Amino acid sequence: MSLISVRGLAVARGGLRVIEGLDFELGAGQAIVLRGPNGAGKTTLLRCLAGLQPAVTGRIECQSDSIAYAGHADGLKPALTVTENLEFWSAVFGGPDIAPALAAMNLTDLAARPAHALSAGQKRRLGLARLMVTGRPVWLLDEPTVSLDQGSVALFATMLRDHLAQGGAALIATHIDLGLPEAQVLDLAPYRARPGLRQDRPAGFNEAFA
Ligand SMILES: Nc1ncnc2c1ncn2[C@@H]1O[C@H](COP(=O)(O)OP(=O)(O)OP(=O)(O)O)[C@@H](O)[C@H]1O
Repeated sequence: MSLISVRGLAVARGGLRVIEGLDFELGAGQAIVLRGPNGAGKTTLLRCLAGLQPAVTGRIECQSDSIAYAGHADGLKPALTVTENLEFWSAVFGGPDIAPALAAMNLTDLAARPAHALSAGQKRRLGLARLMVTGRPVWLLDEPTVSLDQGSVALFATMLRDHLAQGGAALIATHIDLGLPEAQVLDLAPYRARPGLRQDRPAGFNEAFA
């Protein structure tokens, strides 16, 4: 079953097309790793799929409320503790138990610590644990392992594998090897926009959503 279907997609940033002619499907139980050098458009593509900016052209089909997006920012409330952050998101997403998320990213011992007092890697672990309490099947992940040590990358890979085993899916922009041999690779190089193409939307349109 396809959870996201993308056809003829073009996306732009700062008024310039970065990717065009992109087609792919992401199915239940599937992970796709986005590859491409700096500036290839991985973040721009994820932002577009997450609904943070419009496509220039093309079709994106997915179920409503099926996507959870984890971008470069951890999206934490600094004054709230680890537990309170997850409870906040749990309340937003219908109240799932936060204990599995705490355990998955090894946060149980840090449960009472305010988010502002966490290290960068601990903040990132909390940001990723948040995905579990969304209950959403499609995870769009932009450089999810930044600041994580090797052990935490392995924890994250296990969390991801469990998500896939439960029928979830993930599209992941990363420059590192996540240790997920089952993940497919989508290289964005062939979809790099040719320079000088006319924009279908005014330049800068998308930056209202930055
Ligand atoms: N806020 C912005 N305003 C204008 N242009 C931007 C903005 N952010 C990124 N860009 C440009 O858009 C293009 C695509 O950037 P994007 O961040 O999507 O690439 P990326 O593949 O995620 O790169 P990286 O691997 O460095 O994270 C780049 O040429 C970049 O310079």
